[in-house]
Amino acid sequence: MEAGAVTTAGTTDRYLLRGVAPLGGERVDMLLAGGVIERIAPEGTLWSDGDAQVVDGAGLVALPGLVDLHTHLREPGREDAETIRSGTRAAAAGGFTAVHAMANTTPVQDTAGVVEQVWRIGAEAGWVDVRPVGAVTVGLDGEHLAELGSMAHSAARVRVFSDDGRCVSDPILMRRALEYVKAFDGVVAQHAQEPRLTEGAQMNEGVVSAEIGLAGWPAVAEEAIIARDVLLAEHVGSRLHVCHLSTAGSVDLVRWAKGRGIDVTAEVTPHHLLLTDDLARGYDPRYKVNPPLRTAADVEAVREGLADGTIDVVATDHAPHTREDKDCEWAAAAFGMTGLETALSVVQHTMVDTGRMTWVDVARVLSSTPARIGRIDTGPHAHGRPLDVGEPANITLVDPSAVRTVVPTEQHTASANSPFGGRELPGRVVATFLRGRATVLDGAPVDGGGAS
Ligand SMILES: NC(=O)N[C@@H](CC(=O)O)C(=O)O
Repeated sequence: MEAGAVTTAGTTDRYLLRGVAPLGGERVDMLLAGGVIERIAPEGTLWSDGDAQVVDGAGLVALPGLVDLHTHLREPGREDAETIRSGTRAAAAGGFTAVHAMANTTPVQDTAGVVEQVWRIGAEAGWVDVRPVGAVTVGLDGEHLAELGSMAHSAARVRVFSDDGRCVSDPILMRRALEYVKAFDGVVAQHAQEPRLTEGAQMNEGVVSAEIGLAGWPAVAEEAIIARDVLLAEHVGSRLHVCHLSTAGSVDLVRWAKGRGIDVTAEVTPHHLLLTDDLARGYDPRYKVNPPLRTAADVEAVREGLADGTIDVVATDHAPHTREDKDCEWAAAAFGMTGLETALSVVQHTMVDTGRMTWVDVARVLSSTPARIGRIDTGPHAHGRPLDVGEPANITLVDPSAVRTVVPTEQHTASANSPFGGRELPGRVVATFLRGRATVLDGAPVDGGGAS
């Protein structure tokens, strides 16, 4: 029988995970009941009295439920590309139990009303906990500070603020935002892109852009903003988060800032851990993304930065787009790639299977640290917590020995713009539990599993 198969029918709120390896450690039996981890005991010592569904966990790694700091769910406004329901179902399939929903929707998530709407629809869908990100500026206009406080104090309890897709390029506005969020322990997540240095840019500026004749986007456009922002964060004593860092120079800057004691965190995407700008040679817009794919030396630097803790988290930047927006010539195509259903596999492939990280490290960069940055690591719905008795049962079971070929049209996201289509990747999410309720079993979303 395949690992992860459910062998006994029982109620849907009690699960016995038999023989799972928490973070690759000693195999144990784990009983989930009442939304929490009720018992953990040596393998083979817990038995279902018939009222729990038994999951065969042989060969599976048990991780705390994954937390994404950077997801584009597109609702409201672009439900043709993704809805909160489809995007969160895809997230559960990818092993996530919480996602931070980016603010560049239509209307923009820049008021308490819009963030509460997104939060509420996410809760009704029930696949993962949706934590809305609030815009820094009104309508992402880069000029007027949005009502950060009212979003923070709304039912959505916003803690992460970002104009992602656009840079908060005005230094005085960035300073004000950094100062303002301190009042509610928030963080500004900056999309580091100096707009004047990237006008018309289509891909990384370098040898490949020169050869194929696409307008280049220099590394310095990212690095100049990061350098400025870490100094601003230091000056006002606030928390800064750097979105989708992509260059070797950016890693150096964050390393320097951390060495100085500046309160900065940074994320890297799965695609920047694996893909390079060489892929642009075919002019296939699947590989068009913001920030752009960089060079092999940059890929090496971000892997090293992730392994040594300079980069704190892996965040997907899941950016679904319709066929109309992607299946066209390069210059006309939208920037962005899907990523929720491949993130864990790409991290296993680039970091675990290469010996650079352990599963304990994976839990840190894909669960506990993103939960801490988003301030969702405490309270009854805590994410990213260790798998201990009494903790919320937010759990992802992974089969690291599985190998699969990515077929974008078979994924659960409503869009097919994965850059990994046709690639063989290791690892398979076998089951996901959100507060003890299975959202994914036997590798498939549980029908009705989203509805609470
Ligand atoms: N990452 C992307 O390439 N696209 C993002 C926004 C952005 O960061 O540009 C999107 O919303 O599509």
